[in-house]
Amino acid sequence: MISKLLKKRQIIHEDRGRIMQDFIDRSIEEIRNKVGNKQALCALSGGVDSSVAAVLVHRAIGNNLTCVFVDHGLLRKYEKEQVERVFRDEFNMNLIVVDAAERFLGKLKGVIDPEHKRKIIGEEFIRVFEEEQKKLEGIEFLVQGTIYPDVIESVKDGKLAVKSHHNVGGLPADVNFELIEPLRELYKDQVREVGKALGISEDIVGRQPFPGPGLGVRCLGEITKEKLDILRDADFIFRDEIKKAGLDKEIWQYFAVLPNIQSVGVIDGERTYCHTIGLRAITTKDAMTAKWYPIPLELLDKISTRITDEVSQVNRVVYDITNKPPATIEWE
Ligand SMILES: Nc1ncnc2c1ncn2[C@@H]1O[C@H](COP(=O)(O)OP(=O)(O)OP(=O)(O)O)[C@@H](O)[C@H]1O
Repeated sequence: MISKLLKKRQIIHEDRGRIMQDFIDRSIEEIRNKVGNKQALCALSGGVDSSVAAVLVHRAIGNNLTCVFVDHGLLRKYEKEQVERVFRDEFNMNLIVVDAAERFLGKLKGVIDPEHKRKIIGEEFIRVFEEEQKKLEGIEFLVQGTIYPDVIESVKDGKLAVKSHHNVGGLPADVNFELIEPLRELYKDQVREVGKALGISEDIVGRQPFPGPGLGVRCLGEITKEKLDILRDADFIFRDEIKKAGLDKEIWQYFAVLPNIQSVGVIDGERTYCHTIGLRAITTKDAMTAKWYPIPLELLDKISTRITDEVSQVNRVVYDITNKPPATIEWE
């Protein structure tokens, strides 16, 4: 009985594999027919959608695809290095990394309103992308990682309401570009399967959601390089321990925030006045509602101790035990 069941499962697995392979083969042919020998550009975030779209298009047109990754200074620790390693070194893709951290931080100086911050980050992203695009010649196509849930915003009066792909702030709606959106008909889990079939590592295809404005929405109050560095280090430790504990697949999203609170502490008998780090971990089905995840206390203790030991400017760690609603998943 069990072997029969296993066999059935195996067949389903093989079928899915075949369906994915068919999808990939068909997409490659369509993209080749559409693009021919012309040039395409892709804004590559290293997130699941744009990564899978980029690798698929690269399979089809090789070096006629150029990817642009913007380091806006609001990335997680080692994120840029990971993108370079995977896409430039492993997949041999044409990758332009734009180091725009100082530029973004300059624009964000003194800004504390969350909406204003988001707007600045979105607008600056468009500007940086447009500048890169102008440096390249003969680009006719823009690759976007639009997926099915991006396409259908709502079904109103029996009609599909289509929205343009949301992103950091909306890429320039440049009429000169023809769009290539090979993942338009897929749900996220199918995109992940296509990614795996294309040989993209679990680190990328299994990546948890990360907001377009990056750590900008997790660094409360004014964003400074010093605060971002503290947040990056604490966030790295948190993610490292969750992964080591084997909880990275069970928890939907987990990250650190820097709430811009300094408080009194004591280290080696000396009084300190340092930052607080907030930890957030949630499970959800659709991100519309979410439940805080009960991380085992011993693990929380280990994470807290590591953060206060290893990140010198932190003397206090708190755990966010709020559901959505009333809270949102992100703090800003
Ligand atoms: N740092 C970045 N560098 C280059 N492109 C980016 C960057 N951040 C976002 N983008 C572009 O904006 C798109 C939308 O970004 P958003 O953060 O909303 O994530 P998303 O819709 O989940 O897509 P993805 O899974 O590709 O990150 C990305 O697919 C990518 O094309």
